[in-house]
Amino acid sequence: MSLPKRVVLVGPMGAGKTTIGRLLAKELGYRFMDTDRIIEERCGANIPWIFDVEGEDGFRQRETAMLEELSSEAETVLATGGGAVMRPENRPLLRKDSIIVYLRTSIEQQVERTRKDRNRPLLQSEDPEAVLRTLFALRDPIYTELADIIMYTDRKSPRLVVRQLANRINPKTPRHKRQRRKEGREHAQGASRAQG
Ligand SMILES: Nc1ncnc2c1ncn2[C@@H]1O[C@H](COP(=O)(O)OP(=O)(O)O)[C@@H](O)[C@H]1O
Ligand SMILES: O=C(O)C1=C[C@@H](OP(=O)(O)O)[C@@H](O)[C@H](O)C1
Ligand SMILES: [Mg+2]
Repeated sequence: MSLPKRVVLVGPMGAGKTTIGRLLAKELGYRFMDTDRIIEERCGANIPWIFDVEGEDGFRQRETAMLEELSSEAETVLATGGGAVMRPENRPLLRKDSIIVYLRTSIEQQVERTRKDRNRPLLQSEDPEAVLRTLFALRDPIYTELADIIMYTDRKSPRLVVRQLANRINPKTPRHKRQRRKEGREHAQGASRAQG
């Protein structure tokens, strides 16, 4: 079995999409992209600012445009934001040439992992746990429906999640061969950068 063109990570806030995505890209020798980070770079402002000034609708428009742009990027691991699955028009953009991984995580872990971070406007409420519960009820069926792989992340270190994922995505390739292929890709990327 060969590697998919893209690996797309979906799941709720605090599932670890950004963290796992970065590590998984390294493991596969793919580029890592995160829709939220690219939106922030393009906009020159952080997500709370975008929500404040443009509203959630403005953010969702930027998110759809980003998913469209990134849907043709080969050899990438794409971390999405937790709400990226909600617009029906986003779903074919997520599915295009990809394996979709749902990082499934309990509400308790989501609460714990997002507790100190002020960068998620939807959770700046009196009761973030209640928000996470409501969002989970709405979104979990959609994550599940879209997913090719469902990976539980509770009480697993990011390294363990990545190792298990790499095995599920490419089970027939032993680790030393993945490593060789990854080095080959890095070499090719270095050569193409050097050429200009
Ligand atoms: N498997 C894990 N075990 C422990 N902590 C994790 C795990 N995955 C992510 N985290 C931590 O949880 C927080 C949120 O992770 P993040 O990758 O930003 O999630 P997401 O992008 O899905 O919202 C970060 O501080 C990260 O270090
Ligand atoms: O669940 C959501 O609607 C959101 C999740 C965030 O990304 P993470 O899931 O990476 O935290 C970010 O896109 C924005 O704050 C909205
Ligand atoms: Mg993230």
